[in-house]
Amino acid sequence: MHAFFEATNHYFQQAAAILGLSDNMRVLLETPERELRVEVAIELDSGQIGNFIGYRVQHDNARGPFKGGLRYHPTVDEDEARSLASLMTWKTAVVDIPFGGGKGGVNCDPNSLSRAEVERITRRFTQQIHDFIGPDKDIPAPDVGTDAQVMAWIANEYSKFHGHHPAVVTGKPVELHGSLGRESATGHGVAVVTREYLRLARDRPVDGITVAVQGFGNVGSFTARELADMGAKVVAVSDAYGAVCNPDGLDIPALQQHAAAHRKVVGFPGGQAATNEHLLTTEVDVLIPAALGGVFDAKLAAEVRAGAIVEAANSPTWPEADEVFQRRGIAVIPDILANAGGVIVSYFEWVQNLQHFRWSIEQVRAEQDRRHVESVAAVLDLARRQGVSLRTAAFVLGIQRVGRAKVLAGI
Ligand SMILES: NC(=O)C1=CN([C@@H]2O[C@H](COP(=O)(O)OP(=O)(O)OC[C@H]3O[C@@H](n4cnc5c(N)ncnc54)[C@H](OP(=O)(O)O)[C@@H]3O)[C@@H](O)[C@H]2O)C=CC1
Ligand SMILES: O=C(O)CCC(=O)C(=O)O
Repeated sequence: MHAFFEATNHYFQQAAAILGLSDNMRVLLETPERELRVEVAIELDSGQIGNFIGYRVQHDNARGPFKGGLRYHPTVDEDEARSLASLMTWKTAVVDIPFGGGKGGVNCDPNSLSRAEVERITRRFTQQIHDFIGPDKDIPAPDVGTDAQVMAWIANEYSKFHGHHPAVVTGKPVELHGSLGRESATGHGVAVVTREYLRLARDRPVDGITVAVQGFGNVGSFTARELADMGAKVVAVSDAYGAVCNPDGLDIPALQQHAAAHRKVVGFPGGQAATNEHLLTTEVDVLIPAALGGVFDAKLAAEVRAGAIVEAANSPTWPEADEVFQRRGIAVIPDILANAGGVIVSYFEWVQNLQHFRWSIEQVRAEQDRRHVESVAAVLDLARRQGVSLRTAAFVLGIQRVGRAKVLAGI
């Protein structure tokens, strides 16, 4: 019933036990501060009324304004939003940026809506939540099914109530106060985190490793592209319609062009069609889930043939699968460490908006990479010293920082 939030809290509790947190402190840190559920009614292109439900969960703001993406997908509900908001709290703390955690979205299927309908949903949703978001309150960003255009509509609708404040959302178009490097930031970060993990934990370069990537949207496509640029052989990628594989390595720029033209990877002439299940159990050095949550259950975890899993997606691993991976010695680089590149560059976009000053791409990447290099080293070090998994170590680090901020600020 409450599977995703329960799973996140399972990981939270493992770390809280190591930290010896009191029951009251655990409840304080676990419980979202505010949950909004709003009706998003629009006129569809057909003239009929479209009824949608939108959510925004504000989990914790001890370290700064609530921060996190907006998802447009048929699976969006309060449980998923709560879980993703909580993950944002720990993620922003692990990479030490001055934000808390929030998340939300609208339960809808953007693939079956026209662009005009998506715009009307976005504007109506913004009208419903505009008093609860803001540059110093809660700053949404893109996630599954949303993009820079959706962020531009939110900023525009928000400005009708509160004046011109581009820092109310991040991930905007570069022409409209967005940051250079934000669109590719999460994929770039996943590639850098993979490189740092291999260097520090395995004493191996990325050059020559084999990789499979599930999901070829924003995060999956840039992850595959960046790892291929670093010399990795990307042998399989997929989207919701299926996978393509090539044991000699897929030509990722050509595949990106194919996917843009055909809206699916299957049919790419440079690879053979396969199923998502095949991709997830292919023998590779690194397996990267970059689609939705809840991918790995215990059964699938027992069949995975990867040296390491880098969680570009949020919550791809159920707790029982996490235990199987630990038993089998398959390292899991957790979401709150692996996919933080997006929110890191969102932070830079927010800073640039507040400064009314544009950073160069070189500055964005240098500052981003420094945070990944430091956070991977810190989590690996903590895991080694405590004898725990990378996920537990990342949660310990995040919870420590949030808990300390709460204690210093007072309740
Ligand atoms: N955008 C960001 O900055 C960040 C995103 N993330 C996480 O990364 C993940 C991907 O997000 P993002 O790339 O933005 O989303 P997108 O909407 O851009 O892409 C999602 C991708 O997942 C694919 N997909 C959906 N269902 C399946 C399935 N059952 N099997 C295989 N592929 C599937 C989609 O395929 P299709 O197009 O065919 O539907 C699409 O290729 C999410 O978990 C998100 O929370 C994490 C940090 C930041
Ligand atoms: O860029 C952001 O603020 C949010 C990114 C996000 O939603 C995530 O990291 O899951």
